Amino acid sequence: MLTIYSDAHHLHHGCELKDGVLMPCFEQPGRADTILARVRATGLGPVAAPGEYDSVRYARVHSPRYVRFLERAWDEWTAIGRSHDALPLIWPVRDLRGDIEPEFIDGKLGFYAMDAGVAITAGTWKAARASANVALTGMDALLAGEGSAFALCRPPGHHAAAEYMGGYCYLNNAAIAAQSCLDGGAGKVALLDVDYHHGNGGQSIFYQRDDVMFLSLHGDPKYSYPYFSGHRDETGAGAGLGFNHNYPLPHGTGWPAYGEALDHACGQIAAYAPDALVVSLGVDTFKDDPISQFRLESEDFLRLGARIAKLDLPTLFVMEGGYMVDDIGINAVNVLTGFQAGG
Ligand SMILES: NCCCNCCCCCS
Ligand SMILES: [Zn+2]
Repeated sequence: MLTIYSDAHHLHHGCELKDGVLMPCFEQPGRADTILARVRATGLGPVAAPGEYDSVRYARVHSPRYVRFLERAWDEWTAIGRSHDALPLIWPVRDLRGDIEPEFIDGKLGFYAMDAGVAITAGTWKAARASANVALTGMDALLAGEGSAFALCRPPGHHAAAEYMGGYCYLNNAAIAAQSCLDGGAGKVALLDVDYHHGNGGQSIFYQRDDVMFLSLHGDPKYSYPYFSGHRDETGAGAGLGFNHNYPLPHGTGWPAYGEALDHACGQIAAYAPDALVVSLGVDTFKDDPISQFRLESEDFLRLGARIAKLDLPTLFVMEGGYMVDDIGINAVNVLTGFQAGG
């Protein structure tokens, strides 16, 4: 299997406000380095650098003003004499105005964010767009006839929606790739999110559309981040009604129960009969993940990949979360190995 990877991810490692404490972000460079090392150690396949893409490609799923914000935020932050990481500190919640874009950077940071898990640093824009380019290059490989590819994205993207960043995510790499597949001639694409956390960004972007079916298995938002999306009754709207499927699962969920939910989701995808499948591959469902509460074992990730292979679709795996760095390489590559064996 072809892997797409960019060293540019090293340009980004900010802080985060976690559980009330400012600390180095859990979403750290060692994650991608460990996965790359495992890709190489297992001989998964060739590793290629991403191509260059115009930022208009990101604006196929994000608003132009949001993309402009990401591009300029660091300069606007440092222009007023700041040199530390930029973090949002106020958000337009409840009856506060969310219809007028503030002109000052402190207001913009909250206007374009859902939480304080998204620091903007000197290298964030370069890293985020390289990550989106990794996903676009992987999708181009599928469009050129590859049966599958692995977009080793960092930073991740599945919490980023059309106009907001959050949960370590800036550009929604998987959504950008799904849209690119449609722009490349596909009629329908399925986006399956297996990260522990609900893919609120992908859901939001495609919620009113029937040309992308969004499905997510995740920790129940009643007691898992992102808390405010991912319930079972979110089934789409307008033309998208019936094309959004959430599988909230309880803390402690292990393979048998997880596998059943995955089977059901794969049944929905088979019935939808898309031209391609994009998988938001988070492995924070691992039993030892420091910020998540499922109980998958490393061997279960082989089963996960094999089940997805049975769909027999051109498949792009897009790296999302996973924070037990020691095991992230084994767990992520197990999905890909299982996929190759199961196909
Ligand atoms: N106390 C939980 C803090 C969660 N912070 C954001 C998690 C983002 C996961 C992205 S896959
Ligand atoms: Zn996650």
